Amino acid sequence: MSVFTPLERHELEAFLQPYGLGRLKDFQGISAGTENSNFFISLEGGEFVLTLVERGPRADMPFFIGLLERLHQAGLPVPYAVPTQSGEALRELAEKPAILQPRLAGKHVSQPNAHHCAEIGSWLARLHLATRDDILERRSDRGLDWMLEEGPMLALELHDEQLPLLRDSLHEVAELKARILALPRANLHADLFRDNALFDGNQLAGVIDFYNACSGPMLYDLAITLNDWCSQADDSLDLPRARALLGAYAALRPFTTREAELWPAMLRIACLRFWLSRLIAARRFQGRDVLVKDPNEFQRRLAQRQHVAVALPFAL
Ligand SMILES: Nc1ncnc2c1ncn2[C@@H]1O[C@H](COP(=O)(O)OP(=O)(O)OP(=O)(O)O)[C@@H](O)[C@H]1O
Ligand SMILES: N[C@@H](CCO)C(=O)O
Repeated sequence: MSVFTPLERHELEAFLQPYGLGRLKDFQGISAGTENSNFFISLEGGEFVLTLVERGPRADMPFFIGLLERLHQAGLPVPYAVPTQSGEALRELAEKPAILQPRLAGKHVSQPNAHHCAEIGSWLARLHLATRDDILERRSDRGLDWMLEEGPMLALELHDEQLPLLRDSLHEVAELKARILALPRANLHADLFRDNALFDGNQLAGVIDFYNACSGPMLYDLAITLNDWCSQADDSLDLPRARALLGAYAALRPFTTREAELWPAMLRIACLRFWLSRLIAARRFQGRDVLVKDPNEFQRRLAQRQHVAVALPFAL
C-alpha cells in the first residue's frame, strides 16, 4: 500500500482540532495512490481526505491550492483545501505539507465507455477555458526538458531492443520542442488518468489529484488524457472512445491547425513522459510495499502511436 508516512491517531487528532469539525470518528490510509500519502478521515462534521504531499517543492503548494480554489469557484467538481477556523488552508503534518479536502462521491471507472470519455473531454475543455485567459504559471517538473535530461540516463538501464524507440522519441521531443511550446496554453491537470476521476454512473462526479498540474500547451493535457482513457488492451486507440472525448472537448474549445499538425507527435510525447516516470518510480520503490505501475505499458503505447489513426476533429 502507498501510505509513505503512517500517522498515529493522537497526532491526527491534534492536527484536525483547529478545523472545528468535531470529533475524529475513524481514519484509514488509502492504498490506491502512488505519489502522495492519502487518508480517508471521518469527522463528526463530515467526510474528508487528508493528503500529505510527498513529492515536489513546498513552494508549489500555494499554486495547487490557488488553482483548486479557482476551479471550485468556476463550478468545476474538484476537491479544494478546507481552511481551519483561523483561515489556514495549507498546513504541515509529520514535516510534510498537508491539506484537508472534502471527500468527493463516486467511483473510479476502469473500463470507460464513450459516454465517460465525452464527460472527461468536456471537463478538460472547461479546465482550459477557465484558466487560459489568466494562467497561474507553474513549470512542470515532468516537462520536455526533464524528458531530454532523464531519457539518456534511463537508457543506460534499458535492454538494447528498447533503445531505438527511446532514442527516436527523444529526438522527436528535441526537434518539436519550440513548436510545442508555441501552442495555445492554459493550466493543465497533466495526470488525468482513470484513477483520478470519480463517476456516479455515467456522470462525472469529480476530478482529483492536481499535484502534477502546471501551465503549458493544452494539447499535451489532451494527449495524456486520451492515452489513458481511450487505449485498448493491445494499447492501440479505441476509435469510438477517442472520437467521443475529442468531439466533446472540441465542442467547447475548437482546435487550431497547428494543434492538428502536432497531434500524432503529442500523443507519442505523452507516452514517453509516463514511460520515463514509471521507470524512475520502479527503480525508486523496487522491493518496497508501494504501488508501482508498469513502465512497459507506456513503452508499448509509444510503439503503437507511431501511426495514429485518430485525427483532431474540427481543425480550423
Ligand atoms: N477528494 C477525494 N475524494 C474522494 N476520494 C479521494 C479524494 N482524494 C483522493 N481520493 C482517493 O484516494 C486515492 C489516491 O489519491 P490520489 O490519486 O490523489 O493519490 P496519488 O498518490 O497522488 O496518486 P497518483 O498520483 O498515483 O494518481 C484516489 O484514487 C481516491 O480513491
Ligand atoms: N498517473 C501516473 C501516476 C501518477 O503520476 C501513472 O499512471 O504513471
